[in-house]
Amino acid sequence: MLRFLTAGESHGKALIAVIEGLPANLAVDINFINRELSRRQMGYGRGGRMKIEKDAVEVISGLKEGCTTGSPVAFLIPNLDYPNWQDKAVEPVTRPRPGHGDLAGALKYRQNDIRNILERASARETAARVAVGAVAKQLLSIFNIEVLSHVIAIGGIEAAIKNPGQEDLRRADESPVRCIDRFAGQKMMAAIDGAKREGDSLGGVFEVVAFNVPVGLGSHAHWDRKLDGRIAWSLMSVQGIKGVEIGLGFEAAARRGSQVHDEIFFDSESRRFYRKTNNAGGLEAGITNGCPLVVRAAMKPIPTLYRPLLSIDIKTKEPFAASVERSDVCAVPAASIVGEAAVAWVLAEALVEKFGSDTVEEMQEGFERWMKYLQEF
Ligand SMILES: Cc1cc2nc3c(=O)[nH]c(=O)nc-3n(C[C@H](O)[C@H](O)[C@H](O)COP(=O)(O)O)c2cc1C
Ligand SMILES: C=C(O[C@@H]1CC(C(=O)O)=C[C@@H](OP(=O)(O)O)[C@H]1O)C(=O)O
Repeated sequence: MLRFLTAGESHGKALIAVIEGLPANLAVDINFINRELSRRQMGYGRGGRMKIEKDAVEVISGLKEGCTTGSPVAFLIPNLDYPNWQDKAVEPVTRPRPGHGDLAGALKYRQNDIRNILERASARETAARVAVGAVAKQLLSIFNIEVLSHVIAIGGIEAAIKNPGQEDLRRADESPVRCIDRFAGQKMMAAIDGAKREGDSLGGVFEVVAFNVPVGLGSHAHWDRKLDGRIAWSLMSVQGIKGVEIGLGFEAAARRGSQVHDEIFFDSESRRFYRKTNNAGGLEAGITNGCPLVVRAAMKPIPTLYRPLLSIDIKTKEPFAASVERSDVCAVPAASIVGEAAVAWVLAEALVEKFGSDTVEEMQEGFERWMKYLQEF
């Protein structure tokens, strides 16, 4: 079983990730992890904090000469903003922001200082998740699986591209909003500028696609083994994500069955069972079907607004209109990198479940046997 935990507050010393259950003998490239961390920091619409941080992991345990040994792997990502807060006289926060975890968290954990909630609710934690996802991606790459993403909408402006290929998606990083439709990307940036000028914020939609996913990951047999549910959970747990759809998703609800289900064909040479369409997004009954996995996630607009929303001070019970020192205006491009990590993690879990978790070698043997069986079925 593969599992991970993160710890750390947004303005504390560091973020920590501990991954347990990785197969031994997996070569882990730290430069790759750090490149993934810097991809998460990029993206048009981010606020001042990203100019302060330069995320990079420090390996604490579990790697010997760059390879896993079967022991838990622990990483630390320092918060470079920490020294700026250390000697600061920090007043308790008593003014909850609508849309953030401030009020619900303070009530639930009986905290009079909202800072004790927001420090952990913050999406700063997603840096740790991206480091974990980068290790998962390296495990997936042994089996030639690649997880990519792009932004398909920001503030209601939609990209015109449907069903992009692997090469198209590899170019998403070239766009500041990670949109491969250049024209729409320009309009998205203008919309972010407009929202910023007006003290407002924007959300959007990103799509994650995993290529070369083998048939047979996940299971139809029980609710908590269904891969569609596990992917939705993983993505939905990312700060700000409010909707997840797989394949056609919500659009399928309005179509007839004949316009939705992917017909099955057979080619005795190489492809064996194959589909000409992928409306299911690579998943049927919670099991991967050999088509690319296509998942979209909708992110709400950032809750911290320069244009204040009405709220109530938890100490005085007086209404107030909040003022803000710093915030992102739009973090959909950054969230799409977190989304890649979320999907890569679930696929790595499913691979380990199917092909064993002691060593990479055993996984490879199991994988090859499986591919041979599929060729003969
Ligand atoms: C990469 C990323 C950056 C974010 N930046 C901010 C931010 O600067 N200010 C803010 O209020 N919320 C930001 N958020 C969103 C909040 O963390 C999130 O809305 C909050 O934790 C409440 O959780 P919920 O939206 O999932 O209900 C960000 C989210 C992500 C994924
Ligand atoms: C620090 C990150 O994102 C932060 C997520 C976040 C929030 O409330 O979620 C609020 C902002 O933090 P601060 O209050 O320090 O400006 C973002 O910068 C990060 O992504 O690394």
